Amino acid sequence: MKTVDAHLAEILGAVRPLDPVQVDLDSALGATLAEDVASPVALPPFDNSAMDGYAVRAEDVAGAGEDAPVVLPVTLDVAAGDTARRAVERGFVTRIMTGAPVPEGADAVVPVEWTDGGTVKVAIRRTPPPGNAIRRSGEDVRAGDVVLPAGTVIGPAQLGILAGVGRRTVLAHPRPRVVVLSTGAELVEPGTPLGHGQIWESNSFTLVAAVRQAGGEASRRGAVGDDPAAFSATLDALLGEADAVITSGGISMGAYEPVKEALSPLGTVRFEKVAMQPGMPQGFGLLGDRQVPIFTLPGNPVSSYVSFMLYVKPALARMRGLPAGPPVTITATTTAALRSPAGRRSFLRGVLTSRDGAASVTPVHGQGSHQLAALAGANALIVVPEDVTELPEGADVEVIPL
Ligand SMILES: Nc1nc2c(c(=O)[nH]1)N[C@H]1C(S)=C(S)[C@@H](COP(=O)(O)OP(=O)(O)OC[C@H]3O[C@@H](n4cnc5c(N)ncnc54)[C@H](O)[C@@H]3O)O[C@H]1N2
Ligand code: MOO
Repeated sequence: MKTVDAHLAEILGAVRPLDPVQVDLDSALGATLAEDVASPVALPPFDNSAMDGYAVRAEDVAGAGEDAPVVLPVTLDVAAGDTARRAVERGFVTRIMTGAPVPEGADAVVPVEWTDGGTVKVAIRRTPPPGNAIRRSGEDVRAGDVVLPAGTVIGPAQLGILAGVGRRTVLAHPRPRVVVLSTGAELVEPGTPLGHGQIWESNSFTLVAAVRQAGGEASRRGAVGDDPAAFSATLDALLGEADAVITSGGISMGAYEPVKEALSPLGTVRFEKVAMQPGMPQGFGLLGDRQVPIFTLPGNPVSSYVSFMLYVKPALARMRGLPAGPPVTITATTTAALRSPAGRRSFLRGVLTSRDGAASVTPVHGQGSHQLAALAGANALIVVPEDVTELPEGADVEVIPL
């Protein structure tokens, strides 16, 4: 049987980063920068006030105190957004608001709380240190500084600085558009009545959510039945708008395996058994002129989710232009004995807890690959290597946090 590592290596060898495109800031969340972004100007672009108060020449108010206020005439108001170039003459002050440019000549701002708030003349009751409450130009960024290097994933704060340096679009690897398609004649949409022999379709909801968490843009197609021709027609129709496709179900040894039947003849999608539990049946390949990766995951709900974490998530990282490899593990102590089939790497569902810096993991009850409720109660996968069939309570194990 193919190993887990070999299957992942094959997938990562076939999948490429999406070509960088100009992305508008409005849709750049989750994209990966493909350019170094430098600021064309200093930030802040001008010296400005950090507080509402009065711009002064510090020497004019030296010695001001509660018992000896300094009273000075107020010449004008400078509000945020004032684009005129202002100046403060010796012996005068200007009222100034937070974010407003500091007038020439002023070298400190006195917060309004230190004064009587006068608008014609003002009594100042504390001496500001030089530079008080002034945000200097270039304090955050100097003109020409790279604020975000290529390879940065754009999150909320990164969007902020991109806008803050005046960018409207950036060159970035876009979020991969992933279509999720379930197969199985027994599947009905949640929210509709269930007949005998039917179950509510759940994999597409899990997989769409997992794609979004992995930085992709997911769209969910309702389940197609067990007819390979219908499956092929659906796939053909969606290929143009997908950067990757995930299917679930229809790939094992049954009489009705639409995914396998439709894709095997193409010769570009390989169906194999991978030495893992759950998730033994796997398929992967490339479709059409655009070489769109397709991940045909097993239908059992736990198997499809585990397969996503092991293979699709790293592939999406690569498509996003990010470092890609096997899931990160941490070491934890198992609180119960574990069993695993010989020759297969097991990914048991467990609850990972950490106390005083020591991690422990407890396998959940219900380790069947159909036991979705047990999966929903877990927060980690316990990895048991291929050559291990039993582990005692207290053994150290590697764990993949979910
Ligand atoms: N003779 C053999 N039978 C099976 C083998 C095998 O090697 N030889 N492998 C088993 C393993 S392991 C798995 S996993 C499954 C995988 O089968 P498929 O990928 O073809 O999946 P289906 O048969 O379509 O479905 C399996 C199971 O999962 C339920 N399912 C499917 N899709 C969904 C969905 N979208 N939402 C909720 N539940 C879903 C489906 O009803 C089945 O119960 O094959 C074993 N058999
Ligand atoms: O190995 Mo299958 O993927 O669990 O039941």
